[in-house]
Amino acid sequence: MLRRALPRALGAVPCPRRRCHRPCPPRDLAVPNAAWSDRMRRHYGHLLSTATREGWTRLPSFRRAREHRHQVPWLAGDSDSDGAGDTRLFPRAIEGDGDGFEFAMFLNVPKGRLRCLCQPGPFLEGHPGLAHGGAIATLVDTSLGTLALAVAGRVVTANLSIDYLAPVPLRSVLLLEASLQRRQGRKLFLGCDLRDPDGDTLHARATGEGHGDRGTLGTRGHAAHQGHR
Ligand SMILES: CCCCCCCCCCCCCC(=O)SCCNC(=O)CCNC(=O)[C@H](O)C(C)(C)COP(=O)(O)OP(=O)(O)OC[C@H]1O[C@@H](n2cnc3c(N)ncnc32)[C@H](O)[C@@H]1OP(=O)(O)O
Repeated sequence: MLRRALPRALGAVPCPRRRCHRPCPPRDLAVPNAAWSDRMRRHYGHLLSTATREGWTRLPSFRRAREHRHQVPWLAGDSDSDGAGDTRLFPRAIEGDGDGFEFAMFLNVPKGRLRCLCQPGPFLEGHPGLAHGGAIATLVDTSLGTLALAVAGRVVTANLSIDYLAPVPLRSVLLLEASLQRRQGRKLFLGCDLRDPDGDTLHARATGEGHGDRGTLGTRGHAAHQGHR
């Protein structure tokens, strides 16, 4: 029993292969896989190669919130509360590579900015061949939410407003650029643009408001861990 409980406590999950009972380390989903287009790989390579020099950090991304707790503890929250329940982060719930949200985030806490490179897959369809507006909202909320958690700790979305400016074709490549605009007490005001990174098309522009728990805003996020406030 300890053989199964200990690896789970360390963040490992049961091996998905049938008849294999050894736990696997969680898979980082924010790295290229066979479903990433050449454009997605090119932009990822560029963001990665300039990241360190320009003060950005690539965020590893796992399928379950609790799997973040070793590498990105401020994203795991109090996820122990779901015990061994079989949960999925919503944007990682579609399992086939390339079918749902393929994305990689880069974070710059001192500048209060986050970039999310994304390739929306065929299971996110709304109108034929186009991404569903709810899928775009998920991408926006996840990006603004991640930035808010990084700068301020435990925060929930209080408000989200999106202008959908141009349809997003499935399997296209998008770059979301988010920034923290201001803080007012427990409230964070954030904004983002969602663009074609190779062209002029602005697909969406959004603003969001996050509210911190009373007494915890600014005390639990990545920024607090690193001494940026
Ligand atoms: C690479 C890795 C990827 C991994 C991804 C990880 C995913 C991580 C990201 C996941 C991201 C997912 C993120 C998610 O999906 S979070 C899930 C969706 N959000 C929620 O469930 C939030 C539910 N709502 C609440 O909990 C409360 O209502 C909140 C906390 C919002 C307010 O309750 P609170 O107790 O704070 O409010 P108050 O009543 O004392 O009022 C205080 C002030 O606030 C003003 N106010 C109140 N409501 C609103 C409103 N709606 N818009 C604008 N303003 C509002 C109010 O007028 C007052 O203003 P003032 O009079 O002071 O001026």
